[in-house]
Amino acid sequence: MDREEVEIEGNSEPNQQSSGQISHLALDIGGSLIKLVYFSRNNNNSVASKAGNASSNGNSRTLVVDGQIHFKRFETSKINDCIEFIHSRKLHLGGVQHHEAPTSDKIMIKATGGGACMFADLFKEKLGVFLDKEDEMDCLVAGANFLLKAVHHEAFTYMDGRKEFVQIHHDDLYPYLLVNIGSGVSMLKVDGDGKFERVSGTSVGGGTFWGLGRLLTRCKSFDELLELSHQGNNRVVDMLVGDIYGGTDYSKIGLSATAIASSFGKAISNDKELEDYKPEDIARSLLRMISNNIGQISYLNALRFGLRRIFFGGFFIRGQAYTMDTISVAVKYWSKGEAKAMFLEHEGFLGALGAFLSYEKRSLDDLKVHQSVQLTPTCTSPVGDKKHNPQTGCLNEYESIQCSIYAA
Ligand SMILES: Nc1ncnc2c1ncn2[C@@H]1O[C@H](COP(=O)(O)OP(=O)(O)OP(=O)(O)O)[C@@H](O)[C@H]1O
Ligand SMILES: CC(C)(CO)[C@@H](O)C(=O)NCCC(=O)O
Repeated sequence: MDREEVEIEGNSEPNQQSSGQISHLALDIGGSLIKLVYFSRNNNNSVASKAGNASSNGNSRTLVVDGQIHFKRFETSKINDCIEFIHSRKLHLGGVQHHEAPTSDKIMIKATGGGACMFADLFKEKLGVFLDKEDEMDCLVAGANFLLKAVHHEAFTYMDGRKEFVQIHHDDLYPYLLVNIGSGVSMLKVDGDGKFERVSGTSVGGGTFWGLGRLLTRCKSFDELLELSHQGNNRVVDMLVGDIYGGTDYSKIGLSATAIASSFGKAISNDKELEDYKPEDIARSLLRMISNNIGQISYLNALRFGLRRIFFGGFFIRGQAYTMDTISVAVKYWSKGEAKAMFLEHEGFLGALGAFLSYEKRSLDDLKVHQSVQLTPTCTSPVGDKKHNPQTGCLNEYESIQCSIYAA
C-alpha cells in the first residue's frame, strides 16, 4: 500500500474539544445558507499505526485516526451566529497555515460559494483567519462525486412514498446530470472527476419558494412554510385540466383531469383575494410548481446530452417527500420513464464537502482526504424533515457521520 490509511469513526459532539482535535474546517457560504464541514478527532486517539510495515518514508504506513466529520448549517443572514459558533468551538484553528507564510500564524480556511468573497473581510476581522476561496461549481461536483463513490447508502430514488437506495458502481457513474437546488438552480453535466460543464440554470429555485412563500403566507421561517405545505391542497389554487375540460381527461394529449393545467390558475378569480385562500394551500401549490418546473427543466437538459441519471442536491429538497415526489414524477412523466431522478442523503453539503476535500491539494500534516474515502452515515434518515437544533441556533442535518478515510 503506497498511501496512509486513516480511519475516522465515532459520533460524539465535539462541544468542548480542544482546538488541536479539530481540523479542516470548510465553509460553503451561499445566498440563503452557510454550510460547515469539519473533522474532529476523538479525545483518546491520535494518528497511530494500524497495520502493515511502518516505514519512515510513509510508503507502506497505515494510520488510524478516530473521529468524525461534522455537518452544520446556518442562515446566511445570521452569519454572526455562525462566526460565534466557530469561535466558541475554536473551529477556526482547524484551518491550515498559509503556505506562503509558514512562519506566521496566518490560518487559511477553505471556503466556497458567493459569500467566500463577500465575507472574507468579516472572517479576517472577527476570527483572524483568511478564506481560501474554491470555485463553487468545482466544489459541488467534487462533493457529489465523493459521496456517490464513497457512501454506500447515499443516492436514492423516491416515488409514491417509497425510498429506494441505489447502488452506484464507480465505473458506471458518469456521465450524469447534477442539479443543485439552492437559492438558484445550477445544472451540471458531470463526466468525471473535475470534468464537468454547467449546462443550464434557473433563477426559479429554493429562494423563489421561500421568498414568494414568505410574502404570500406571512410565514416567519422556512420550516414553518414547509410545515404548512404538508397540510395544504394545491387543487384549491391550481387550475386543473378537469377545470377547463368540464371534469374530463384530455386523453388525446395524455393529460388526466387531475393534471395541473395552470399553477396558481384558480387565483385569477375576481371573487377571491389573497386572504380568501388558506396559506397552506398556497404553500403546497408553490412547492409543487417550483419542484415540477425544476424537474421538467432538468429532464430537458438530460435529454440534450442523452443522460439517463439525474442527481438532485441543494437544501431546497430537505428530504421532503412531497418535493422529491413531485420532481420524480416530472422526470418520469417527461422522459416517458427513460430517466430517473435520484436524491442524495447529504443533499445540502455538496459544496462544503467539496471545499473540505480540496484541502488535499495542499500539504496536510495530519489528515489527507482521498477520493477513495468510505463513509458510512451513523444514522439513516427517514424521509421527512431532518432535525432542527434550536439550542445552538444552527440547523443540523447530521451531527456527524462515521467513516473511514484513506489518506493520500
Ligand atoms: N432553514 C432554512 N432557511 C432558509 N432556507 C432554507 C432553509 N432550509 C432549507 N432552505 C432552502 O434551501 C435553499 C438554499 O439551499 P442551499 O443552501 O443549497 O443554497 P445556497 O448555497 O444558499 O444558495 P446559492 O447556491 O444559490 O447561493 C433556500 O433557498 C431554501 O429554499
Ligand atoms: C448564482 C448561483 C450559482 C450562486 O450559487 C446560483 O444561485 C444559481 O445557479 N442561480 C441560477 C442562475 C441562472 O443560471 O439563471
